[in-house]
Amino acid sequence: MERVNSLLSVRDLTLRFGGVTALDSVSFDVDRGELFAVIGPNGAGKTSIFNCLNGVYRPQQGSITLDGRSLLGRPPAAVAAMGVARTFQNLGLFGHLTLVENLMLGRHHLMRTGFFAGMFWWGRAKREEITHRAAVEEIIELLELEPYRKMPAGMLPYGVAKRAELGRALAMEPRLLLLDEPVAGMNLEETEDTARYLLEVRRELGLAMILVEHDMSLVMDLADRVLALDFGVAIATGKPSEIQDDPQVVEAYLGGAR
Ligand SMILES: Nc1ncnc2c1ncn2[C@@H]1O[C@H](COP(=O)(O)OP(=O)(O)OP(=O)(O)O)[C@@H](O)[C@H]1O
Repeated sequence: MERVNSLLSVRDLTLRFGGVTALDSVSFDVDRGELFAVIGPNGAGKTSIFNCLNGVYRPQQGSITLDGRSLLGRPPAAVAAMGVARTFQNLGLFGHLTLVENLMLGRHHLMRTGFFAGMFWWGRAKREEITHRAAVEEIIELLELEPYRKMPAGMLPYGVAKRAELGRALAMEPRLLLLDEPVAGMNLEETEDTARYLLEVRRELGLAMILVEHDMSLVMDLADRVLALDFGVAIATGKPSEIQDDPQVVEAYLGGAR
């Protein structure tokens, strides 16, 4: 059934690698401002969904639309320019650049004046730079990254670097943010901090987010709705409380543990 407030619509998505069906006719919607989680045991197809959404993989069948416009067949840079940003399990920051510079790079596709044009249109480039700096500073404030502004990203403590990575994705001003295991490798305190920042981002920016995460308590705390996958098949979609007690979901996880 079509959802009234749907931003992303995925229908019958099927992705195969040789004999392996990584995604088997998966359908779901993500609403505007919604925090949507994708869960499932190892190899269930979570990363494959992200890779289809951002143009890295080309599914054999199905459709993906963002606000009615198809994302299929577009290269990752074009999908990003349409407003889909992604954070990575392994950090995607440039280690030798400062945090501010990394965030400025996140805005690159929004900049109209290139380097050489900037030499001739100095005034315009300067004004543009000021606008972009202001946007980056707002993100730094939102994520409480002020103390680290000038630090090379490679020197940031792990939890802070993950937050900076979130900041880089936000700097793109996305309409949909894909979060790939945002608390992987974090201790309890860092995990709780991340949850707080994600809720803050949603509250302040009203951004739609898809979260792929193994930490089930985080998913249950944060997500509005959850999609559970098993062997590439969508076995359940619903509120966290509904998913938690779903017999197929319980079996998928216990089956994996056995
Ligand atoms: N590039 C690829 N080539 C071949 N098979 C792949 C490729 N990417 C994924 N697969 C297969 O597709 C299936 C789904 O993998 P995927 O990485 O999407 O699962 P996942 O749920 O993200 O797993 P994990 O939780 O371990 O990260 C697996 O069987 C995997 O081996």
